[in-house]
Amino acid sequence: MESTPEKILSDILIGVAGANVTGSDIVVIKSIILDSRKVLPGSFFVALRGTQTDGHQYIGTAVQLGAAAILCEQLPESLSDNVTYIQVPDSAEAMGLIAAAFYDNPSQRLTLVGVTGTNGKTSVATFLFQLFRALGYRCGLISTVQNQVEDEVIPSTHTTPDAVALNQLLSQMQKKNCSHVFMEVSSHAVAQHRITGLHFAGGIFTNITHDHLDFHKTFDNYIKAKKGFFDQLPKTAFALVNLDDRRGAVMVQNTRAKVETYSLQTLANFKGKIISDTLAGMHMDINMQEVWFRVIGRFNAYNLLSVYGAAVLLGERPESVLTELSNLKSPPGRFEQFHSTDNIVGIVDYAHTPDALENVLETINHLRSGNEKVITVVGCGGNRDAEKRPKMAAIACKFSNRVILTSDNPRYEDPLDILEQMRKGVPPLDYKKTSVIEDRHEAINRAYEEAHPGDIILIAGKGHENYQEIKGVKHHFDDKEVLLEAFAERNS
Ligand SMILES: CC(=O)N[C@H]1[C@@H](OP(=O)(O)OP(=O)(O)OC[C@H]2O[C@@H](n3ccc(=O)[nH]c3=O)[C@H](O)[C@@H]2O)O[C@H](CO)[C@@H](O)[C@@H]1O[C@H](C)C(=O)N[C@@H](C)C(=O)N[C@H](CCC(=O)O)C(=O)O
Repeated sequence: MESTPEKILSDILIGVAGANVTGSDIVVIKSIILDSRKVLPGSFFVALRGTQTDGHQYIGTAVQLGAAAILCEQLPESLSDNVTYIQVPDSAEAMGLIAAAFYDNPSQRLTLVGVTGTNGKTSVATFLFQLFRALGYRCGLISTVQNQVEDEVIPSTHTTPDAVALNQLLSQMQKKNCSHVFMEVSSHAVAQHRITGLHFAGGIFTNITHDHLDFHKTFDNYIKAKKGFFDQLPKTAFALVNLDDRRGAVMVQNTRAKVETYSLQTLANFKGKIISDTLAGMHMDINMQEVWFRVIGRFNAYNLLSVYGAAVLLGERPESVLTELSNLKSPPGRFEQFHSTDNIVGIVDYAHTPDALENVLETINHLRSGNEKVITVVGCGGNRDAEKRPKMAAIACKFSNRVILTSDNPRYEDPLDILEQMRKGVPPLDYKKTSVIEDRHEAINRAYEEAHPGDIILIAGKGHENYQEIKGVKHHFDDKEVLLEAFAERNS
């Protein structure tokens, strides 16, 4: 267990603009807490305006539990004598700076690279982590799948943790002598100032398509959030963008960082070309050097190209980078392939957006060598962007010979309602090849029952997740486990 740092309040308020302090700023702060229920004596409670409730209403509870200081946008009506109140224009923004200072600004002593974009964040961050370890560095990873300090795995709750958890994690990585940290930067994180106060050595933009509109409301807001990451980069950092995404150039219009580009289609600092791509591997040309990769698919060509670019920008030798990259395998749940003894290929992929599903299915169709069938098992999550439901069903139909619509984290919604909304996207001509099987276990088994040697089953949407979230409870469920069980049963 990490020892908790203690700080004098005035020392962690340095740099927080417009802070209005009521009470003494010479008090000891033992922890920074965002949830009043977790406040302990000596805590600094941060009142945040959330999506469900307003943290300001819990200031009284925090004081009762012994908070030494309160960060807020609006002072409560009655102030307690033993507590220091810091009023700021934006609690979330101030919290980013305060959290970084509380943990002694660990990002300034690390080479920190952030990856943002709708798809590919996990793969790019994970490939970078694996690559730099292979190149001999001690590394940290902060990702949707898991956080990692060298070999030690720390479960992940968010793609990008809140500012306090994030700085604590970075501090832990720095204390364990990591030199490099690779992290995913979600649009939520930028909008909620989770990364404010961090010092990045570089930022990578993968691509942007419609997603998370339940949170951002409009696509413009979503773009603005992603762009906010590049606006925050310092002059010393690089901003590496995918020129083949039409929003690539916009992302870096206001950045102070050094803009660098990658592309499979046009002239760029890092230019790649796919020479061949099959289930056995991918052959590419990158900046006039040939390389064979174990990971496959056009979307991975983009991922690898950005990883190559970032590594070279961080000062690594191109030849060593390509050698190590050629050995990398897909991260868990990211186009992860499994082969049954009766020659059926199962692919488990996290694709949970229309665009990601289309990419994966296009890749699979590209990799087909003959008349093998593609069977897609897919669902859509509950209490999230409903617009994508019919779109994902339509995409599954367009690119597959057989489609099984099923459940995927229904959360608080009725799974049959979600499936009905998905079904509306099935074109009438595809009714015959589409079934609805609510039970995901049964859906995967059915796909395998119907598959013949050579066929490819895509199980999309959950990737690395090992649970099914139903009415606030996470039940154990793992696509890979179910698929391998089915493989084993038929072939035993
Ligand atoms: C939509 C969203 O981003 N929600 C995050 C947000 O919660 P919220 O705004 O709903 O909080 P709230 O419940 O309204 O509460 C407001 C404040 O009051 C506090 N509170 C509340 C109750 C109480 O009794 N006492 C108290 O102090 C809360 O701690 C909070 O600070 O702030 C919380 C604390 O930081 C986060 O844990 C929570 O993430 C939730 C769990 C979540 O699911 N977030 C997802 C959408 C998310 O962030 N996803 C992105 C990745 C997306 C992707 O690329 O796929 C991510 O980076 O993970």
